[in-house]
Amino acid sequence: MYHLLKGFHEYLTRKDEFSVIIIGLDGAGKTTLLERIKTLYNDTPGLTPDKIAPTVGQNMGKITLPSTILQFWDLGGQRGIRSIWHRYFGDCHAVVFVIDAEDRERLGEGWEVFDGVLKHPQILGVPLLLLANKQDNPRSLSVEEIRNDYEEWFRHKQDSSRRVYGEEIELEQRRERIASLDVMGISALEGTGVRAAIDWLFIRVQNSKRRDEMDGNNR
Ligand SMILES: Nc1nc2c(ncn2[C@@H]2O[C@H](COP(=O)(O)OP(=O)(O)OP(=O)(O)O)[C@@H](O)[C@H]2O)c(=O)[nH]1
Ligand SMILES: [Mg+2]
Repeated sequence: MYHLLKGFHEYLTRKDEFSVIIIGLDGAGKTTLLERIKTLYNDTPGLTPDKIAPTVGQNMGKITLPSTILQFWDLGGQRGIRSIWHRYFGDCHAVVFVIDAEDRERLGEGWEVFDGVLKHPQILGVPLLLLANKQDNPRSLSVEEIRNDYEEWFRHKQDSSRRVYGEEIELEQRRERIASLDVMGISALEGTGVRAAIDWLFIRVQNSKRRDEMDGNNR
């Protein structure tokens, strides 16, 4: 009887665990975001911004939501470290790409890297959220401006690669994904917009294609 009740209790309190990777160029604010998330959702606060150094490798953090655990992997964004990102693509349930909306000079570089991520077959069908960070700075581009800038960059890329055989179909697939892409504005520094981003992730991981695979494996 005890085992029956224990099993029933475990069933009722069971929490599904999902992995979310946080990527983007160095300096975009990924670690500041992860530490802000910890402060907002955990009893033990995350590091304050003055204690955060550039990431060499990865940082990890977990938060508990109703019947769900979100496990975050914040991956270093420096050029040499980006080559490890793909190792996380196969197992993650969602991808968060952080853009520094204040740094206009590096937007093009950011889109180039973002486009490389979108192209990756392993994340096709995985929920993807683009975050325009540093919205506390009045000089930052708004969500609307960030979206337009990316679309313009993409159109330009499409035009210049029309002549390359085979690339057009691939670009068309990406265009569809971009059309349904969600972009949200946040300030990792002040915490604005962060709860809305977590709500988005919470909903989207439950319906993620990879969740079906997970359930299938547990059967
Ligand atoms: N104004 C402002 N500054 C921010 C915000 N988020 C991060 N920063 C600053 O941006 C700089 C880089 O932040 P990090 O969190 O270290 O950036 P990162 O993306 O983790 O960088 P790597 O670890 O090198 O990939 C720091 O000086 C942060 O204080 C924000 O929302 N607003
Ligand atoms: Mg970092």
